[in-house]
Amino acid sequence: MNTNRSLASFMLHKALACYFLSAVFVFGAMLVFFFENQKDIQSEEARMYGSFIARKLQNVSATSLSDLVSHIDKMGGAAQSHEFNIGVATKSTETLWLNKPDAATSQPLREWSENISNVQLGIITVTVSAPLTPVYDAVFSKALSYLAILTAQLFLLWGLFKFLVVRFLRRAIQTLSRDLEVLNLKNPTPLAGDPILSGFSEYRRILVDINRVITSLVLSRNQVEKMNEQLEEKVREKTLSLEEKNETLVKLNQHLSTLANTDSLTQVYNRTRFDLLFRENVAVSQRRQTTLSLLLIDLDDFKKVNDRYGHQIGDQVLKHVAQSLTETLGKNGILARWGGEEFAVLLPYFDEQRARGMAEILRQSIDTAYFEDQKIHITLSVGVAMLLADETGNQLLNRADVALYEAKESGRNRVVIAKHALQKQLTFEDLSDPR
Ligand SMILES: Nc1nc2c(ncn2[C@@H]2O[C@H](COP(=O)(O)OP(=O)(O)OP(=O)(O)O)[C@@H](O)[C@H]2O)c(=O)[nH]1
Repeated sequence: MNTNRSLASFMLHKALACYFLSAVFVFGAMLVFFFENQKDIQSEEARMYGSFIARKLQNVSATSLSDLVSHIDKMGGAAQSHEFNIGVATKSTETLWLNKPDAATSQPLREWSENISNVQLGIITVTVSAPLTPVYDAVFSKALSYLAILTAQLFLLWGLFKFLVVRFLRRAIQTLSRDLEVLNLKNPTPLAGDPILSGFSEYRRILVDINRVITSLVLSRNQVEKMNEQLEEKVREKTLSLEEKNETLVKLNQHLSTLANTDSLTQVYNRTRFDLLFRENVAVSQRRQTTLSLLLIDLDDFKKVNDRYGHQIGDQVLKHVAQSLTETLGKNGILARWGGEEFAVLLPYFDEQRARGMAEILRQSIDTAYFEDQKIHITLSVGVAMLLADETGNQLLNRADVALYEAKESGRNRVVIAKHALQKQLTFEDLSDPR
């Protein structure tokens, strides 16, 4: 079905077709009635004409048919408008029909009169038949005038229907569709429709139905919106609680990571973390061929501190020393508690000389400090070693440790640079045990 068809013009065509069919039926019936009427009139005329001829001929005294014919001729054109038969009964009672209704066998009156000239006339009978041709002509002209009337009516109806009904319908539909177009479901107002058409019950009913649908749409929309809001609220709550949990988890993770990597007493990196950083830095230094130095630091005569002030004070001194070393070192290197009263410092991009300088600064910073209410003074011994070409991390550690040992041996509170070659190679595991 063509969806672009206009409802109004569809109805117009239907209405015109209905009118055409009914008009054809009515006009047909009128034509039949007219035809019958005309036939009756013609028959009556013929009958009257027949009796007129018969009356005239009764008064004529004719001795032969030719004589009769001459009388008929004298009657003039009256005989021309109707077909008529004249029956003449002779004295022998035989009836001769001068003009028969059957066209195939009828003979003109004159020819008969020539042939039967000696016939004695008796009773004369006249029958006149009405020809249908004029009736047909009348009916045809009537039909033509009906057709003209019908055509004119159709055009008139078409114009009127278009002007009144089609315009009306279009207006009804356009008003509705315009109202629906601007309809805002967030803030709906009932459709008012066309003010004139609203007076009709069908139109009002459609409006009521549409408004009912709109109301239920708005209700559903509000419900969906409410559900959406509730859902969003729940999602927000869940997200918040997840974010809180996530934050707690992150903090816990950070705490765990700090615990795993930090020495609990001094809050500097522990041995585990240092081992990892040490291996990474050695690998980077070897790959990029950059300098890397290591300091091994041991507190001098720490046992005496413990013995004199107690283990707890010893702990506090260890904390202060670690804090002081961290501040002095800044971002130049990585400080870790190596174990017991020993610390290690990793110095990326530091060559031997710079490492020695840093070791000296660290040593002096402790040497010039006094801890625990200025009562405790402590010193450091430092072994310095720089990573050599083709040297492993373990070999670097060995050399630094030997240098530290030498610093101790040579009187403590000093910095000793490691020799570049060692006679005895210690393993990494040897150095792992706290001394
Ligand atoms: N308070 C405290 N003392 C510790 C800790 N770890 C190791 N020590 C002590 O550090 C001391 C180390 O003693 P030693 O190995 O003899 O070394 P030292 O006394 O420092 O002598 P040198 O290293 O030769 O100068 C021991 O008394 C250990 O108990 C600790 O965490 N806290």
